[in-house]
Amino acid sequence: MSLPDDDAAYAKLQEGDYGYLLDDVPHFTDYLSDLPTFPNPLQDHPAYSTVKQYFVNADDTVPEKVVVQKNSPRGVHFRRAGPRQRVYFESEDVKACIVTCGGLCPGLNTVIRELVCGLSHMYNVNDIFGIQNGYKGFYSSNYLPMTPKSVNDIHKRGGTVLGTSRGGHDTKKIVDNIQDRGINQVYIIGGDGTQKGAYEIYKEIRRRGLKVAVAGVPKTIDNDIAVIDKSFGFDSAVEEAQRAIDAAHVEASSAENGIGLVKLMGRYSGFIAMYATLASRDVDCCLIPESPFYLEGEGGLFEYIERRLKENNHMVIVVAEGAGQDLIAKSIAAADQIDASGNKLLLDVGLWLTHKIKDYCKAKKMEMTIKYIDPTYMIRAIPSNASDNVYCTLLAHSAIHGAMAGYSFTVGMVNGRHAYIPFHRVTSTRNKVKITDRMWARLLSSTNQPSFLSQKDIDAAREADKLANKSYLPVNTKEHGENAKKLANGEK
Ligand SMILES: Nc1ncnc2c1ncn2[C@@H]1O[C@H](COP(=O)(O)OP(=O)(O)O)[C@@H](O)[C@H]1O
Ligand SMILES: O=P(O)(O)OC[C@H]1O[C@](O)(COP(=O)(O)O)[C@@H](O)[C@@H]1O
Ligand SMILES: [Mg+2]
Repeated sequence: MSLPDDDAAYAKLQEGDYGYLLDDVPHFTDYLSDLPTFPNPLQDHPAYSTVKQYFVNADDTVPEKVVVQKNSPRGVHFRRAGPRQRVYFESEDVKACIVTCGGLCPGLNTVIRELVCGLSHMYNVNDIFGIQNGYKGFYSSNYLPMTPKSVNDIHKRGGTVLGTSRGGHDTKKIVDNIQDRGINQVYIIGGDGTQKGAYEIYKEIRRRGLKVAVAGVPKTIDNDIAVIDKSFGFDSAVEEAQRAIDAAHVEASSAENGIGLVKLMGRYSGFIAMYATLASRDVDCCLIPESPFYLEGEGGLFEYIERRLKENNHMVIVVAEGAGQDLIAKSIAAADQIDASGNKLLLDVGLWLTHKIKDYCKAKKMEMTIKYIDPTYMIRAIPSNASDNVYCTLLAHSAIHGAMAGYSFTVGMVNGRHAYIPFHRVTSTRNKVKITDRMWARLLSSTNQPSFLSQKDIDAAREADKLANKSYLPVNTKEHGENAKKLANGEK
């Protein structure tokens, strides 16, 4: 897969020595000339001015891949996040707004808080507004003035104080409002759908030649955003999922042939289920969207359940909400439905599995008890834990530094370093559990569950991984395309 023409037109690539490629983010100077710059006010800030080399070097970049061989090309890099010596705004001219879109995720309020406090305390910005209830709030609600005082304790609460929604992305109306109200920094917190929306807003801003920075902060409880190490709130979600798994284990182990079944979030990616299973050690089977499974026959789920109950009298199953959707669709005639953002609505795999397991045991005249626990919305609604709080703070600060420096981007941690990533990189693919990777092997060995995979499935998964590894060839001109291909093939 190469970049669609539209993305290729916006891609900014710079080649260096030994196969180095910078996949850069757009900057005001790409379409506006003669802009004045100003010294970064942080240089006089009592807290920051003492830090040696507080400003990042303008040429610092972060490699996408850190595991290399002796002859590997240096590969794709992203611009390092952080404060620049010179900025493109004077503090009193900044008019910033913040919006949260899509589903909830632990840490949303922390990001909002740190954006407001960071803008105010680091850059002396006073005009900060909250957009209410997602994208539609740009054109249908009042903008809420926000101050460090008004957001002081919001990080202790789950959800988002700004409200969120799906749907409602009308690029023209949104940018009309940004322009009319004189907003010049837009902070957009949301998942893959939201980042696609941010990209559209950026393109329209650029078409109109506006000096407005668009900073995306990726949010997804499912951890399905590409390129970044992990999304904020994921850690908190995995931790909270332990409580449901513990309850399932207590219920299961207190009954004769007891089964505890826990459904966790994960529409296309089973990261929460996988990490919650690995963390718990009480789980006997973990089912995720990336690894197809089957119920009947040799090597199937029913056979495994029967064996496990015989051996241990109880078992715990964790299922990600997106797992087994094809199986359910085969057994229940249900029309495809979508939500306001166009995401496919999932059928309840937990309920379906519960009935299927009950029917199987009844037919086999096996006494059993199954307890189905669906903690999904309870997990999503918690405030973020300590480590996510720190992560949210760093993401917010990196977003602010980038916007002040005139970039438009999605911010994220790449191999432990914060970086500015082009929108198209985080919207064109999805982060998924690789079932040919060591992490999934660790899970299989910790649960001892069947892999449900034939040799053909494994070969297909390996092939898909190879393609995914090679797939991203950033091209904006034919020449770039040829060079990028050479780079991917290890030629100079
Ligand atoms: N392709 C797209 N282009 C523009 N906006 C989009 C696109 N996909 C989704 N959006 C908008 O992004 C917002 C959130 O998307 P959604 O998929 O619900 O959540 P998430 O961002 O968490 O993935 C919605 O307001 C939706 O209208
Ligand atoms: O019921 P809602 O609000 O649509 O949310 C359900 C979905 O939200 C998620 O938690 C995250 O989805 P987004 O990343 O699109 O916000 C999914 O795992 C889940 O399917
Ligand atoms: Mg999404």
